[in-house]
Amino acid sequence: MATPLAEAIRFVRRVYRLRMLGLGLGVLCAGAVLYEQRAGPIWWILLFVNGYVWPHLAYWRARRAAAPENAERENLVIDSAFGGFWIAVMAFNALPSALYVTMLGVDKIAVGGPRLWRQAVISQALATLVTSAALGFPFAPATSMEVVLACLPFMVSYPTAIGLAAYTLAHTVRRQNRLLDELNRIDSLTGLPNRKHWNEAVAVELRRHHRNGRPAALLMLDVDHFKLINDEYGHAAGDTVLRCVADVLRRCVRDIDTPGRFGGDEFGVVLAETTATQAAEIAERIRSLVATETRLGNGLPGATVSVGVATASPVIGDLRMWMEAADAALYAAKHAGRNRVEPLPAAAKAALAMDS
Ligand SMILES: Nc1nc2c(ncn2[C@@H]2O[C@H](COP(=O)(O)OP(=O)(O)OP(=O)(O)O)[C@@H](O)[C@H]2O)c(=O)[nH]1
Repeated sequence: MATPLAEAIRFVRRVYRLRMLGLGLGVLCAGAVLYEQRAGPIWWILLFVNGYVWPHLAYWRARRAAAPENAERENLVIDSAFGGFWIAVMAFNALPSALYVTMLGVDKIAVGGPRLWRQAVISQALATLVTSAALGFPFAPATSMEVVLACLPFMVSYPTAIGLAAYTLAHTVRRQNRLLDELNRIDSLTGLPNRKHWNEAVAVELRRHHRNGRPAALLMLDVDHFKLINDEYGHAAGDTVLRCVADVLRRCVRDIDTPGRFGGDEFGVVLAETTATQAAEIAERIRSLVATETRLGNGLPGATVSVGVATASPVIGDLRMWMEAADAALYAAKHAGRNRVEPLPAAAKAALAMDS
């Protein structure tokens, strides 16, 4: 994901392009009115500076700022003040004035929302008032056909550009939300689904079993004496072991199965379309592969896992019961000496049947 500074610079660049287009074409509107007013060179110089120099100055100012996005918002408010200035200079010529008010309002809403729009409207109104007062409140609202024609490129192109900018912003937000959603579902150390996401997969599988009676199994794994590994070889070595277990899980299961990191050194796998015998075989493959892959001399501390297996059945009414059953099987594996696979003990099975 892009850093906040990179995002801010992208925002500044987007506004820079929008400003060059808007002011570049806006010059035609004000220029046509100045031409009709037979305005002196000072007004033409001001118009040229505002239209063709200010966009680059604004970009430079925002790029150099410690907080580019804030500086760009200030630039946008300054844009509106300039617009207000020209509305007064044009003696409120109806069409270009209305265009300036509309376009300089809509672009603020598109890139900064109602708050930026309010600030922009205030700065524009103040600039109009002060300039008009300084010029003696000139008022000539009639718009000639020449001015209408000069306004057309601005009128047609700028709303399209604003629409595109708004779409790009919305698209970026959607993409970032998707990414955030993904990150919320993945365990950052192992890349496996995290507990919340994995629970959802287990619940889906259990519902499928209840619906159509298809077999399904749950494996619960725990790294043996993981605390000792951490203590003896360091946390980084512990992390490598966890990543290795995750890798083994990915290699040992099919696309329809879902491995996940349950938390700490605990992992789970939900196996679709899998009987108790098949689940025990898969669990054994995982157990044996973890021992081989992490054995001493492989650059790893040497780790083993204990695995509990619990198949779905009508007596397992919900997710919690299935997890507890797999956990009871895991406990049995730990109790029986670790580095082994155990099914749900008969006593626990009987207790489940009584509970249901
Ligand atoms: N390296 C590393 N250690 C972790 C992580 N998350 C949890 N742990 C450690 O994992 C250890 C889990 O230890 P315990 O739950 O006591 O279990 P154990 O030592 O594996 O003992 P048994 O399960 O009885 O074999 C704790 O010391 C945690 O600090 C992690 O992301 N990375």
